[in-house]
Amino acid sequence: MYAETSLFDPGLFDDDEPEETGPPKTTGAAGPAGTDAQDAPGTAAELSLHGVVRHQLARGAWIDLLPDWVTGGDLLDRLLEDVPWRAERRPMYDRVVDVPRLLCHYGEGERLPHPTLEAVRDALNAHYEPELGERLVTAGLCLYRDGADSVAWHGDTIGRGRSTDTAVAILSLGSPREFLLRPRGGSAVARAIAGSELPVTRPVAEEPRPARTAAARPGARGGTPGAIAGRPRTVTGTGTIRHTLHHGDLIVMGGSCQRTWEHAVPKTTRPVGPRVSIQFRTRGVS
Ligand SMILES: O=C(O)CCC(=O)C(=O)O
Ligand SMILES: [Fe+2]
Repeated sequence: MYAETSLFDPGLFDDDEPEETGPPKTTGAAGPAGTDAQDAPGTAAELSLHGVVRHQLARGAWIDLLPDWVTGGDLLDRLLEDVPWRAERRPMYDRVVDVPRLLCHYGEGERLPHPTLEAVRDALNAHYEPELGERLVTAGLCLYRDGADSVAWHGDTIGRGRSTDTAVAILSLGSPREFLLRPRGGSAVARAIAGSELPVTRPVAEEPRPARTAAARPGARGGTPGAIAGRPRTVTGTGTIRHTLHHGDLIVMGGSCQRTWEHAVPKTTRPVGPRVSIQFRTRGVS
């Protein structure tokens, strides 16, 4: 568990709204972080979700966390090479801006770009279908080329996600990036309810780490496992949860999370290599 005092380090709670702007870029030159010599899991049976930990949030939302779930093999390199990444532009106010990340979407029934991702989806369904009553069927892939790529505060509310509880499961590969969650209504609301309605009923703490060390996983992290520069893996305190997603980590947002909370991946000035996020969603949600 992290020390309570660390929750109130003001430096950790800037209202850094990730911006949906940024110059067009090509795939980052920095080498991918987080590959090692083990084989990538090939079947769902090899991907146990034993050890996933649920954290109840306010307003009927929850997140499940499982660090180091899918770490082996050359999955990240293959995705960087093989996925037909697309740049998108999107209207914002009176302008059309570049979406600051590259994207590729796989609809229901479409073959995913790597067999491990099919195994991941099947393992997620084996675990979550009984609870959700439906399957995760689509996969959205995002490539954050460097720290200037980001996703702004949002919920996945396009389609059914606006009115219905759903789950979005995200596998994070490559460089560590912060994943932020806050109650919908903005940081002022988040601050107002922090400590009363409670952003988390049980503080999300640093997850127990498996015995492997950073040294055993070249390039994966370095430094303290589960932390960036001594920072705890997850901090909360003013209503915004800041959770660092590392190579191979799983986060699942469930319950009302898409409707009552927002999430974001902010830009960072730290030098970071590419990160690929794979989001598995149920039918009719994006
Ligand atoms: O990068 C991530 O993990 C989050 C992406 C996301 O929230 C989205 O595409 O809806
Ligand atoms: Fe999202």
